Formats: sequence, C-alpha cells, structure tokens
Amino acid sequence: MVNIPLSAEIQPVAVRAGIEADTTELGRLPGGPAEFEEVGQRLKAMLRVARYHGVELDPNEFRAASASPFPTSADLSEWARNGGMWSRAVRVRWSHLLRFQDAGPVVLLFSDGGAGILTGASAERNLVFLKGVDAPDDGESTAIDELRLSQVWTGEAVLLRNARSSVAADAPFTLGWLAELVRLESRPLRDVAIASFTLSVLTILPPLIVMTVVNKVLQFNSVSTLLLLSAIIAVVFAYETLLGHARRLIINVVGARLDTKLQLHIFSRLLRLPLDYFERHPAGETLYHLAQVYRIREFLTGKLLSTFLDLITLCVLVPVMFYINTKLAWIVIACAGAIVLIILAFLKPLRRRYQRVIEAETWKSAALGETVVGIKTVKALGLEPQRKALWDEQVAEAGRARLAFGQFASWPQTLVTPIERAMVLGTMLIGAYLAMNDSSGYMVGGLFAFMMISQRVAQPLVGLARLIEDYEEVGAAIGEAASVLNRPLESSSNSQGLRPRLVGEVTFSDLTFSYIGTRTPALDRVSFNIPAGTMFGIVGRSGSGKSTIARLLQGINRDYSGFLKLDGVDLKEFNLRHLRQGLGVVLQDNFLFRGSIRENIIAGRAGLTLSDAMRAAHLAGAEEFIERMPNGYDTYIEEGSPNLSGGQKQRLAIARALIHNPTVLILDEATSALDPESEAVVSANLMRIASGRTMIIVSHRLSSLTECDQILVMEQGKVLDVAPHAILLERCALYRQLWAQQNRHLDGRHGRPVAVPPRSG
Ligand SMILES: Nc1ncnc2c1ncn2[C@@H]1O[C@H](COP(=O)(O)OP(=O)(O)OP(=O)(O)O)[C@@H](O)[C@H]1O
Repeated sequence: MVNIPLSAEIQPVAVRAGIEADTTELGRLPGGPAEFEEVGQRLKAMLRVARYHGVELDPNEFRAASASPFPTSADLSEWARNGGMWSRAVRVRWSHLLRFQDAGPVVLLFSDGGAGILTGASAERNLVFLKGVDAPDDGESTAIDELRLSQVWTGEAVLLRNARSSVAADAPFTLGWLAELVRLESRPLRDVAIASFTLSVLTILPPLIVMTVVNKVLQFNSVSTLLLLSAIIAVVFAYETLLGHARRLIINVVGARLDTKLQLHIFSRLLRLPLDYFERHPAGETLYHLAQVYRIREFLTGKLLSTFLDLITLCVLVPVMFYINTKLAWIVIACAGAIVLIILAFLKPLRRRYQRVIEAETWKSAALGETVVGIKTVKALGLEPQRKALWDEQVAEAGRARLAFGQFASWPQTLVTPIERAMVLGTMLIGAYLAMNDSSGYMVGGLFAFMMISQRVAQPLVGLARLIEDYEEVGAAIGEAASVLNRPLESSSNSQGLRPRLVGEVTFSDLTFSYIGTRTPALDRVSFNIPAGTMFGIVGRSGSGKSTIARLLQGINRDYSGFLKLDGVDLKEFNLRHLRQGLGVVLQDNFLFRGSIRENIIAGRAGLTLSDAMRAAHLAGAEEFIERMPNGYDTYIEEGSPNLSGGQKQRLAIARALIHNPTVLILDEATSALDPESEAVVSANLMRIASGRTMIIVSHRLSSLTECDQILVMEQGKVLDVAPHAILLERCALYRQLWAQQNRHLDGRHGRPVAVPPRSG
C-alpha cells in the first residue's frame, strides 16, 4: 500500500460572527476514517468524493503512472475515469476555487502529499470550506482564507462527477444503447455531415458543367467559356479531393473511438457476469457471441453512416434530377421503388436462414473452444479422431447453413440487377429519343448531365433498401451479443453494499440452497458457526456439499434461504468486491496467468512489492523452489504453467491468496492433488498460515485436518456433526469410517486392527 503522511494541518481562519462553517448536504461526505485506513490521504479524498457521487472506486485499481512518491492529479483522475466517472486534473487559481460553490466536492492536493476536500466556497467572504479526509461524516467543514490555503495547497485539484454524458454502464446492450454511444460522437459526426453535404453539392457541378460544355461550348465554339469551365472543374476537383480525405479521416477517428469504447465496455461487463454464467456456457460460445459486437460496430460506422451520408446526397441530387428532366426523373424513382420492394419481400425468409447460420456457427465455435481448453484430456485419452469427427460435422453444418443462406440471398441481387440496368439504359434511350425530338438543342447536354446524376441517385436508394437487409443481420448479432451481456450482473453488489472491517466469524444458520435446474438441495438446512481466527475443516463424501459451502461464502451464489453471516452481517448485504478482497481462496486447480512468478503472486494488486511476494511465498512453502529456478522470482510462467509441477503451482496459488493477508482463507481441496512432499511442506506451514485469520479447509484427506479446531462432517447436503477430530472419531460413524479407510495401510503395516486414538480437546 502506498503510505502517505497525513496531510498538512489546515489552520482554520477565525470565522467571523455570522459565518457558519459549511454544514450543507455538500459538507456531509460519506466514508468515515475507519473505512479507508490503509490507503493514502489523496486516495482517501478521492474515495470519499466518489462515494458522494454514489460511485465506489477500488483502491486496488489505482495505478501510479509516474515515479512521484505521491499519487499525482493525473493518476488520480485517470483512476476515477477508469472507475466510470467524469474526472479532470486541473491547476486552478484561488479565484477559480471561489466559483466552485455548487459544483460538488473537489479534491485539493497538498504539497506534503496529503489532500483536502473542498466542500464549498463563499465569494463574498473570500473563503473556501475545506474538510479533512479523515473528518467524520457529519463533521463540519473549516473556513479557510487564501493566505492559509496557499501555504499547503499545490494549486492542483481533481474534479469529479458522475459520467453524465457517458452511456450507462449497467444499461442493457441494445441497438438503442449503441445508438446512444454513436450519438456521443455527435460533434465529429456533424463535421462529417457538413462535409458530405458540401461534397453532394459539388457533385452537381460536373454534370452541369458537362451540360454547358455540350450545349454552349460545342454549339458556339466558345473557347473562353471552355477555359473558365476547366478552371472551375480544377478548383472543384481539388476541393472535392481534400474534403473527401477529411471526411474519411473523421470517420476513421469516430470508428476507432467507438471500437475502443465498445471493447472497454464489453470486457468490463464480461468480468461482472456471475460465475454461474461461465459454468453453464462453453468459452467458445461466449467468444463467438461477443465477436458479433464488432459486426454491429462495422454496421454503425460503415453501412449505416455511409447510407445516411448518401441520403444527404439524395436530398441534393433528386431535385436537380427533376429540374433537368421530370419524365426521366420519374423513371429513375419508379425503378428504385421496385428495387426497394424486392429487397423488402426477401427480408423475412432471409432472416430465418440467417438464424440457422448463427446457430451452426455458435456450435462450431463451442466445439473449437472446448477442444482447445480440454486439449490435455484430448491428447491423454487419444480423443483426436472423435474431436475431429465432431468438428467435421459442425463445419459441414455451418457450411450447409451458409450455403443455403448465400444461395437464397443472391436472389434479390439477381432480380435487382436487370432493373438497375434497365434504369440506366432506359433513361438513356428515352432521353435520346426525347433529345431527337427536342427543337431547342439543349436536351443533348441535359441528357449527359442526367445520366451522370441518375447513377449517383440510384446507388443510395438501393443502399437504403440493403440497409434494411443488413439491419436484420445486425439485429441478430445484437441478439447474440446481448445473450451474453444482458445477463444479470454482479455489478450492483460490487458498487453498493456494506464494507465492514472483517474479523472472520462465519455463521451458517438454517441455510438451504439448490443449484438452478436441480431438484435436491446441495445444502439442506445447514447450521454451524466458525469463531474468528480458528481453523475449520470440512469433510464428507463426494457431492456432499463441501465446495458449495465455500462458494456461498464467496458470494458466488446468493439465492439461498436461511442466513449466512460474516461477523454478524448478512452476506447478502456485503459489497461483493470488499467481501472477496477479505477472502483468500485456493482451489484444487488454480490458473496461473502469463507473466513472472513475482507478477503471479502479486496478481496486479497495487502497492505490493517483491518483498511482499517473498513473504507470501515463504509462508506458502514456495520460497525454496522459486529460488532454485533459473531466474528466481522473475522466472516467466507460460499460460497453463507447463514449466511448473502441480505441487509448485499449488504453492504459488497459496502464496497468491496469502499476499493480501486475507481475514478468511479458504483452501478448497487445495492440497488434495499435491505430492506427499509438497503437502508436507504446506501442512508444516499451515499453523503459521492460519495465525491471525480464519481458515476453512475443505479436504478429502482427513490427516490434513486433525489440527483443526472443529471439523464439519457433511452428508448429502446435511450437517452430520461438528466437533474436533478426537470427538468425531468417538461419536461420528461416518467420520470414523472415512478415517479408517484412509489409514488402513498404516494398520496393515502394523498388523493391528483400526484403532482410534482418543484425543483430548
Ligand atoms: N454448478 C453446479 N450446478 C449444478 N449442480 C451443482 C453445481 N456444483 C455442484 N453441484 C451439485 O451440488 C452437490 C454438491 O456439490 P459440491 O461440489 O458442493 O460437493 P463436494 O462435497 O464439494 O464434492 P467433491 O468432494 O466431489 O468436490 C452435488 O450433488 C453436485 O452435483
């Protein structure tokens, strides 16, 4: 943790009679001193102001970009922005501070590395109201004048408020949500629209010039007019080229910005999906569904935008077309209308066929993902032919669906093409006929101009109809992405809820829980109590509900009846992130990320150093093998950690769980897969690991639980008994049986029947 000295004492000015320190709503900032004790003053100030706005920032997510000993204003505001707030780091003068009357609290940075919270200002009295970061919730703000503030204040401030203009992070993922995302880019889009309109107007000029050349220059041999027209054309072309370039640049920028926003949003939503979701859906399926989002983005900034821009062109060109020749203009409109009707008629059957493509692609993707994730099992069991057969089948199915869709989708194109041709040739032939019968002689130039314009009109009209077709595809893509993203999130419990200081007393009372889709409860009226700081073992046959107890304690499933309390507080009331930060969990199979051993132990938690990692590794019994590795703590671990043995991996996972000194440590079969030597190392350290925290050890191996203060025996979701090892051996038949089974080899060796050594206390 970053340790920051307490902020400079602010000396209050003698408040003149009649000037009360600020006790308005603004002055009451949530977050008492006890809550943020471990973070520095500047972070504390940010946390309190963020909470005033109803946002819970996570100190673990704070990243200091600069080498400064204290968090800089830029780092702080970046942190708030990453937490979904609007924030700016600013350097302001006293006169500006006086204007922050109703702007909400502002964080002021002090030169000693501390911070204060500006809760208000009084311009008439030339005073600002400050609150210390450790001041109690209902404490009053202090009135400070310019001179005194200038002694401690660096002139830097961090402004914070709710991200009003950003799209709501919890809003469902729909086309409307995406449209809102695009709308936020209204300024560049407005520029694009203006550029497009200007370009459309410019496109009228060449046909009109051609008309003039044919009608005037050729008929009257006017070289000067030709020169003038050439100059105009040159200027128009140059202007058109530059404007077109600018338009493409802006569209590119908007596209990149939208992509970035979408990616950030999607990933943060994915992380907030409950574990249940990932357990029920193959990774490949999830990835395929999410990949659809990019098709939606392409549609929004590609076809939708270009059709919208083409519409602007239409608005300019259609009147000109009618101006040149009404009869020919009606022919173009009629043909375009027929094209639109054809495309609309094909919409529904196309949608049905496309749905089949999506289903087949989802299955294909799931099969691929499953094979990659389970490749060790595939290789070990020699299942390659079966996986290949499954893949062949899925590929064939997806191919069939795509082919059917493609073949059907070519019909509208087939029907539309002759109409498009007829439109161009028809207007030319009819135009030529009209020109022949035109006594004024102006019709020839007009025909040329009309031909040039009509092609530009037909394209956007057809594009508009195609847009509806694409919208169908995009609608389906949105449905797919939404099927992942619109699931209930853990978010509200992440940003809300209680954050009490944890001591580690766990109480289950009359708790019943069933997994979705199952009839028999995984836990049936379970009641027990784990006093804080004790070691608690859980045993039972496979499927008896041991891991479910650990899951509920982590808040993975919350839809149980009865009560689960941590330090007397209902677990459902907890802020999930706070709860999980107070817990350390080691599972039977732990995932180590790509990176060095040190990075894996620290796992990106802020403020932790190599010496913290070494301490945790020492406690977990991992120190000795890490030091023997070629690069020690800097040894690189690949994904899936092939360069580590199972025992080494497990000890690293224990070190990772221990590094943030959790109040409750859950070892869920964490030592079951260890070789005897590794298990002996971990067991030898168990008492040290357990000191000062509550330990819950789920294990099949009873020998690793004998030291526990209490052992819970589970059977088919029910509590059979809770007592220390010795008492259980005496009074619990199941426990005795399990113990006997596991120690039979010892008895055989000594040639004695199973003896149960009674143990006092
Ligand atoms: N995610 C899940 N969805 C549905 N049912 C589940 C899920 N996880 C566990 N179960 C069921 O709940 C019951 C209790 O499972 P749990 O994993 O808690 O048992 P356990 O005692 O830890 O078993 P083991 O020792 O084999 O790990 C079992 O009947 C199991 O089939």
